[in-house]
Amino acid sequence: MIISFHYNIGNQGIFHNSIMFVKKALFAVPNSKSLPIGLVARFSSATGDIGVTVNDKTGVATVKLQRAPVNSLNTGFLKNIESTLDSLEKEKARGLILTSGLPKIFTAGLDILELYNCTTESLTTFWTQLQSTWLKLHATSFPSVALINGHAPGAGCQLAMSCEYRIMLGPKYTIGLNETKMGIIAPFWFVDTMIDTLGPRQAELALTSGKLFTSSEALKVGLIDEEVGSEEEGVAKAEAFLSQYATIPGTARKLTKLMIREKTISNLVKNKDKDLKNVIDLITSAQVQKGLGLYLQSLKKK
Ligand SMILES: CC/C=C\C/C=C\C/C=C\CC/C=C/CC(=O)SCCNC(=O)CCNC(=O)[C@H](O)C(C)(C)COP(=O)(O)OP(=O)(O)OC[C@H]1O[C@@H](n2cnc3c(N)ncnc32)[C@H](O)[C@@H]1OP(=O)(O)O
Repeated sequence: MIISFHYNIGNQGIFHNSIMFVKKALFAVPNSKSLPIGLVARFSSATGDIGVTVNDKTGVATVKLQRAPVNSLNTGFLKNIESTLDSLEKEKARGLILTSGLPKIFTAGLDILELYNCTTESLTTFWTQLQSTWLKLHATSFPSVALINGHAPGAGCQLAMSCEYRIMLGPKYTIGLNETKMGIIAPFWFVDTMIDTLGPRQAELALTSGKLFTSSEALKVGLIDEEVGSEEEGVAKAEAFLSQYATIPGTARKLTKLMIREKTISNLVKNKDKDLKNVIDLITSAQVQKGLGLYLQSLKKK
């Protein structure tokens, strides 16, 4: 039995409330003992750009990004992702499956409209939110899986790399940090994350060429952990990955993860202002603005 309802992500304690709601509903159903285990609660953000499903049996939350048309990451969307992660932390989620609710696209990366024709002020708000959302995702207490069911260029790849395990739907989609192809440079914390994932040799090759990997290429270099032929298979693999942690004490797991990620996290925490200054200097330059304009045009012309 599946119970669906909408809930406002902005509300405090959504996870607990959703479970309480489900439990109340369960008790209201006659012969509830015969209900299958693994009751599921669903809710979505106030703007509807994020859908969350919580499995009451495993405590695993599936977070679906669904900001049409391409899940591009603008300030509001990043803020909603961060609030969702905060709620899952607060309610002690046991795991996260991050995926897309849109066909063909995991996320198209940063919303280029936030970079093109921006002001220093708007870029500061946007970039500060991006740093903050990424820090939350990279350091979640609960284990995380990216189920990459579509293209994942730029910051889409960065979000996926910040999850602990990556499962990608093959064979049509691509993933990678493609900044150099656009004439821009990946920020140092994107670079750090890619080095952590691929090692320096493969990261250098990938970053300098702005390579977008097919799923089988990504598997070969270790950018993803598994390639699947269907979403159902992907969900089953993600659940299997997360289920291994059911018997591992949470604090030991979390501290180990943070120990391994500490260098990359603290590099950004200590250098947030420097990072922002780099971004403002680069993005507001006339040359980069011209390039971004042409890139946007090329996307629209397709
Ligand atoms: C000294 C200096 C030191 C250090 C440097 C420091 C800092 C560096 C500074 C900044 C770094 C900036 C980092 C950026 C990371 C990024 O994420 S950049 C974005 C990367 N993403 C892309 O390049 C993706 C582009 N999009 C696509 O390739 C395709 O759209 C995609 C494969 C995703 C989907 O294809 P398809 O299904 O065919 O859809 P369309 O192409 O038709 O797109 C539909 C509409 O969506 C619009 N759109 C697509 N992507 C974006 C986007 N990222 N942002 C905004 N809008 C996007 C597209 O234009 C279409 O719009 P339309 O419907 O025509 O109006």
